Amino acid sequence: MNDHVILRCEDVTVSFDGFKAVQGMNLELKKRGLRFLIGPNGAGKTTLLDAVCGKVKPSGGRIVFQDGIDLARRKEHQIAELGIGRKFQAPSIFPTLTVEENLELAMRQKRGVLATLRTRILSSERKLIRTRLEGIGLGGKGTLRAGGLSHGEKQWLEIGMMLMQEPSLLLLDEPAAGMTDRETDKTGELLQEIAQERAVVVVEHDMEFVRNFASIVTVMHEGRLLMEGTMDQVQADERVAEVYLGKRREATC
Ligand SMILES: Nc1ncnc2c1ncn2[C@@H]1O[C@H](COP(=O)(O)OP(=O)(O)OP(=O)(O)O)[C@@H](O)[C@H]1O
Repeated sequence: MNDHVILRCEDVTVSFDGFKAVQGMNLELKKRGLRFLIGPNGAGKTTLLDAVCGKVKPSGGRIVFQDGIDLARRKEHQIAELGIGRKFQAPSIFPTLTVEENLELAMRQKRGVLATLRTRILSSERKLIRTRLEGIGLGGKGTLRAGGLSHGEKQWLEIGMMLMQEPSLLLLDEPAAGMTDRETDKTGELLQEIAQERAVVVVEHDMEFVRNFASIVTVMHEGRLLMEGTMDQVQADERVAEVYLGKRREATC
């Protein structure tokens, strides 16, 4: 595989009792960068991410990660250990712990049993947590109970927790859903920043969000790749207007 490529889905098919939710999908991701995955409801976006992270098994095709690892042969926890993080729409944080403690826990998962048994946190680890807190816009909120954060802040905390495990590929489902406009913008900026060092894939329905933060957009329709390009190219494409934007317009009329 090309040195700059981290993931390649080759002709991937996922079936549910004979129904092909994803059929012959192709996707290539570079080691760094933010990719938005869009398409009408039922296009197969979530199923594709599920196949990459091992939640569902493809019935056909290959999902090649890094230097030739076929993810279709790996179990979900093994895929996570390889450095693929998946974030679902609802934040899964520990609400009764502080923001810092949440990050600490996430860090220890990475460090293994020995670190988990150690009660004292090293100053280097403390520094890492502080840096991460600043990075996710929660500097100054480290000692607050995570359950008391706003919806947007909880999402950022979860992203921060995933980053503590230093993934090389992050998969996110509608990370800005339910956020205020300001939180949405901050989320876009955060994703752009973290995508400078790793590959990030975002399944998204909010077209304004995509327009503001996407460089390359992949459009799926009926389980297949419809097109790939900049948001301008995607919006100017007649097939996309027909299957996706057209449907949206009808839906909002
Ligand atoms: N576990 C499952 N069993 C059966 N059918 C499923 C399952 N999961 C998804 N599907 C079907 O597969 C198709 C693709 O679903 P998927 O959730 O991947 O689409 P999507 O593009 O993410 O849609 P949305 O934007 O609405 O979330 C849909 O028709 C869905 O009903």
